Amino acid sequence: MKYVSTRGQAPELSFEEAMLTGLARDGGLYLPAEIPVMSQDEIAALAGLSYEEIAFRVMWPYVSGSFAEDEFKAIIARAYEGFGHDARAPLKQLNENHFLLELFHGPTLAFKDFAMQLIGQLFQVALKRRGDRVTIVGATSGDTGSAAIEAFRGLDAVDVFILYPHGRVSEVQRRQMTTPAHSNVHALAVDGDFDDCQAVLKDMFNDFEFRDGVKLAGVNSINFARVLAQIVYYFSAAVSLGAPHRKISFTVPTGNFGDIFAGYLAKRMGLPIDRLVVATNQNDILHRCLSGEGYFKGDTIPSISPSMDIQVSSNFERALYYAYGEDGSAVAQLMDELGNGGFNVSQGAMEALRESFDSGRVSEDETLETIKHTLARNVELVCPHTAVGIKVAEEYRAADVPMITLATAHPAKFPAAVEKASGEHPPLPSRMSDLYERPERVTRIANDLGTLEDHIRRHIAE
Ligand SMILES: Cc1ncc(COP(=O)(O)O)c(C=O)c1O
Ligand SMILES: N[C@@H](CCOP(=O)(O)O)C(=O)O
Repeated sequence: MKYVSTRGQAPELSFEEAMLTGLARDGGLYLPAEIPVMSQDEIAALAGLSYEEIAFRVMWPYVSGSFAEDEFKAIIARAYEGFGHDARAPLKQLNENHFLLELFHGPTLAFKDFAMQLIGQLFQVALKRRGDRVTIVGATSGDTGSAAIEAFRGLDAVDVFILYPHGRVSEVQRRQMTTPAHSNVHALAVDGDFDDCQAVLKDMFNDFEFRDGVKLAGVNSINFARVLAQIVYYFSAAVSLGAPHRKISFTVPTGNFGDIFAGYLAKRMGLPIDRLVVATNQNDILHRCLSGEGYFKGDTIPSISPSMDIQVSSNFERALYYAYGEDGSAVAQLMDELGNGGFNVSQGAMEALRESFDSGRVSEDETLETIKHTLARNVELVCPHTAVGIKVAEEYRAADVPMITLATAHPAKFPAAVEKASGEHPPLPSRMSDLYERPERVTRIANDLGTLEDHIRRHIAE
């Protein structure tokens, strides 16, 4: 399998090269040159298999030229062995035909662990084989950073620098990033919002002297391997509810569009997904765009679902690539216009997007109400991001098609909002119960490319 850039001007790469490269050298994002398709029989045969077996069958066509079959199976086994639930991604029934897909049983209590634990293993194998080391720099609104640190802490072949917006992540998220004592982990509290962190990260990738000098690698959903790992749970969930013999819809709490884009790929691979519903908080650029108002940046407003406080949704570029008929130059032009504030989507591309995606926006009060009601219905405490998803899913739920809402994080990562809504304090799992006593280590830093690059150069393999 070869990988191509959404902007059409970067070299084609193998899976391993694309994984270690991160952002394409033309500023675009890598995608498989062709989306592999599974037959209805192959999908039906996933029923009853373990999560690991499903993961292998779904991902193998994407990685097969880069890893040996047994090697990849062993990588998958190591990635998910530390999860706190045998099913890895269990389904819980919310009401008659609405289900929650619990994606928070990994080590850092958010869906990011599904991809990051796998990438950690893939990087280790690939770097060992090459005798190489890399500098990972990641931007986070809270969950990607903690998952990346957990996956890469203590590894000799990797330094990991995580940029998070100062004061705009939950206390649990911050402590997950600032308390690991390993010398290869560097938490950087940047003055700005998540969009600033993501923009400066992309600037680092586009500064080739820096990029090549430090051997920059990325573990944001810039990296296609992140998206790939997230395709798996769409299959495992849909099959357990009767796919491919019936259609299933998904609602996805959305910020950077990586998770829902994985659902789009699952659909293109043959999974009978009816609707993919984008659920946003008050940072609603995607909802505005899918409602026909164009893709125009607004100011990022802090919310009680901080991981989705995003106005420039990196992976939307990948959806636009397909909506514009895989025309890299059209995508490159749109991204130039985004640099000046935004762009209108052509009628043909809007129709293509609407074939798969619906959307909804949820206010802060509605998020709190949904947390309260979900608990009152004896279901469970949900995190604010999941509540955003549940609220939108209820609008789109159809009588004849089961709806699955992705429960993207554990409520204990956002105790203040959850307690305000429900009156209940969500406890951290016992293995994390001393999180508040562990010493923190963090550098407060300006949102400035030169300052950040200088800091990273000075702190590599200290
Ligand atoms: C808990 C949680 N929910 C939802 C999202 C949104 O996911 P995505 O950025 O893939 O759209 C994030 C951030 O990625 C998150 O951390
Ligand atoms: N919500 C994310 C934002 C980064 O998204 P990514 O999927 O590109 O890593 C976070 O929690 O950091």
